[in-house]
Amino acid sequence: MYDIRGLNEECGIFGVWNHERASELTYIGLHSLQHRGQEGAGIVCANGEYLFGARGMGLLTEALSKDQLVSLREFPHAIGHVRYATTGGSELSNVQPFLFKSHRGDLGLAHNGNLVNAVRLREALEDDGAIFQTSSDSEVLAHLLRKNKSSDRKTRMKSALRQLKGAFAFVVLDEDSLTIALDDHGVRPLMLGKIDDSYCVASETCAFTATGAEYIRDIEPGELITLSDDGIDFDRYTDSEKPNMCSMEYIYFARADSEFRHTSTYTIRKSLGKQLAREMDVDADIVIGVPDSSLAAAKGFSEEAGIKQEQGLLKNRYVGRTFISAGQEARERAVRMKLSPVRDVVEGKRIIVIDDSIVRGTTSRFIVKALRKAGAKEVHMGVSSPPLKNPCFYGIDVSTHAEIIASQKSTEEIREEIDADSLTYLSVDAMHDVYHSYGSRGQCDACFTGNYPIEIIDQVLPQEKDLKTKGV
Ligand SMILES: O=P(O)(O)OC[C@H]1O[C@H](OP(=O)(O)OP(=O)(O)O)[C@H](O)[C@@H]1O
Ligand SMILES: NC(=O)CC[C@H](N)C(=O)O
Ligand code: SF4
Ligand SMILES: [Mg+2]
Repeated sequence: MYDIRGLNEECGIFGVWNHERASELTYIGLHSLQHRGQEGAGIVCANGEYLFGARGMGLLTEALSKDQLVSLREFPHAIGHVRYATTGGSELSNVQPFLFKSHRGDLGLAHNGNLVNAVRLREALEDDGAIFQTSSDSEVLAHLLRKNKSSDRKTRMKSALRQLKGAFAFVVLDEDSLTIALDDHGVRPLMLGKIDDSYCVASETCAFTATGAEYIRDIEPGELITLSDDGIDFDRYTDSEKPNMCSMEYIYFARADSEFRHTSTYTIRKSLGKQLAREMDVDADIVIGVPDSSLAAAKGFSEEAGIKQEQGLLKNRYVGRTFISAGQEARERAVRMKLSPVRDVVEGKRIIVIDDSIVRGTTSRFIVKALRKAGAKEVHMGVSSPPLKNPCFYGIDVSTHAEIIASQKSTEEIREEIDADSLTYLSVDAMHDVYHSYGSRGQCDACFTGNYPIEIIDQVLPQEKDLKTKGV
């Protein structure tokens, strides 16, 4: 089964300490994070004596049965995960949270992100006697923790985290604590919340809204937070802090109602659309956003340009997941099934279409053609992000160079290929201006600029890497 999205997500994590409905809250939290990963899901719980978990392939509702949920009910502590694979194939053994048993105690672990030195670390650990159970990058943390001989949990955790390179938001559960860690670049979002008297953690604040939790604050790069019966402990695993939050979270990945530093993604996307309007000198009769993720940018564009926004494209909401074979022809068929123009809205009009990104160009190529066929006089494309040119090594599947149209072609060549009357991308500077205006302290923009903020030590694309076969 393939998801027909042009960009593929990452993962979502949730955790809660000491709540009588811990597993239920985790299930609800994960449900609202489903857009971050649809390949597998799981929950691991703890009760002060041991850990117990359930996981499965597919969407959350498919992955966990009612009986499994009932078996998790009595546990007061829980972590959960929804997965979109970056390193390691899409198979049950790689579905998280992982659960390890040892005479020193049980350990549960869930990760959002991608480690760029997992191959090296794994080889060294294996040479030292470790036997891995999965082909995922995330498992190395468990072995690093187990290998450390210190009797102090936090010392073990800090030392293990310092050896990891890349993007990671981790929740780690043992019998008597839940540890939350974010890498020193803070590439992936991680939020702290509170429900009743219990602390919780989630990839996005939409999980707090769904569970009824209060959103406290964004977790900072390099932070290490421990929840236990002693309360909450705020610390850092490193002094280094180089904020480089993923720009694509704002542009495309996060849910529109999720907040970053107490501003919704919707508002940020609207601002990106406004900035684009300032940089795009084209007159038109109507503005159309590509549903759903680009509607906010189209709204901002429309307000700034003073051109009314219309719903000129309709999305068939049941085509989110379809049985299709891979390949360009199948993708084109899928986009045709997914989007269609509203004829009497577009007929005879000069149109500006706003999309949040162009990856392979399949969506824009189809839209321009379909709008012209429905009678549009002119079709101008505006993209509320800079040209996407490079693959991501930090937890998002944006394909390889060969598949990304802007890494092969100039803007004029892309315009020609998608047959638009004009094509304008948002500039990198304007994008950063928007983020700074909402309190961002630094953003990763490597897929646009090629400036990778974290050295790619393994030098292999995550989606080509399966650590079972070394992948290199
Ligand atoms: O150039 P392409 O390869 O066609 O990819 C670009 C498209 O992919 C994304 O949408 P997607 O279809 O993933 O889903 P959405 O409905 O969530 O916007 C993005 O919003 C663009 O519309
Ligand atoms: N997308 C993610 O965050 C995936 C986490 C981890 N790298 C995996 O592949 O399972
Ligand atoms: S390379 Fe792009 S998708 Fe990857 S973390 Fe950086 S901004 Fe996000
Ligand atoms: Mg889209």
